[in-house]
Amino acid sequence: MNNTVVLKLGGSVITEKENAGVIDHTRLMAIAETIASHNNSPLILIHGAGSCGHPEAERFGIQGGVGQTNAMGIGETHRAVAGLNATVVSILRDAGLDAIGIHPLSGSLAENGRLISFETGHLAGMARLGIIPVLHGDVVMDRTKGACIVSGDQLVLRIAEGVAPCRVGLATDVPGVLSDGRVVGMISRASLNGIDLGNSQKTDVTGGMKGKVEELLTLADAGIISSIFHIDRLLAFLTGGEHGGTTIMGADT
Ligand SMILES: Nc1ncnc2c1ncn2[C@@H]1O[C@H](COP(=O)(O)OP(=O)(O)OP(=O)(O)O)[C@@H](O)[C@H]1O
Ligand SMILES: C=C(C)CCOP(=O)(O)O
Repeated sequence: MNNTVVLKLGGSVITEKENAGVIDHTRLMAIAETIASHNNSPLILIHGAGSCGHPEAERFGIQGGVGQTNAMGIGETHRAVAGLNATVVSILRDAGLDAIGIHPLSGSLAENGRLISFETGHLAGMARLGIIPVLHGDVVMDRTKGACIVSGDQLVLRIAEGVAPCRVGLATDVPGVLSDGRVVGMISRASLNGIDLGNSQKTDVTGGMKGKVEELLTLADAGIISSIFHIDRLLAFLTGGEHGGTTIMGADT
């Protein structure tokens, strides 16, 4: 383990998920300022697509597989989320952060919706130099499905497995995993029963909170703890304070 931090900004945080293509610039500027003022660790950022990708992925039926009839959807979906990434990177750079956008479509390969070829060495190298690689959920070529959607949550899993970070956090628009209206402080595979993990309230092709928890439980199986918290608690997460969210741990912890 090293002192690298892996942080995901949920698509519901940086876009208006109910308004296709609308980016929340004000919130992004506030996030950039918080990171610039308080982050002192090597940082790798991932963000979701929110309303800049999910509508396109749904419209072209990407998750059902890609062939000649919907191949156009690859470019249209990537264009939407790459445009969001360019805005995220620009706002981070305006805040004085050395952010560089990285597109999973360029150079990764999936099989049946799961990444099978995904390099992380260059990300760790950038982070060690004080550069912030900014990746995002993306459409990725797939050996069996033609192409698929790789969520930011799956990228968190693969990046954390590759760089062995000291801290992994996923900021979203809810305080954590909720059960009966209350935040569940800790989740492991043994404690999942009874928690209703559903999809997002808005257009979402990657499984909402259920998909998120599944990826993070796999990460916990590899011995890496992660947390889901509300974006308003970003400062607490960055400084190692109490973020009031949900910690996802391994079965034996
Ligand atoms: N048990 C639950 N606790 C909390 N949120 C839940 C739960 N079940 C379903 N949800 C929904 O999951 C949403 C968060 O998942 P979502 O995938 O939208 O997060 P995100 O990371 O911001 O988006 P993206 O994955 O597109 O980047 C919440 O806004 C809520 O509507
Ligand atoms: C829909 C696309 C293009 C990416 C989805 O990534 P997520 O928003 O992190 O689930």
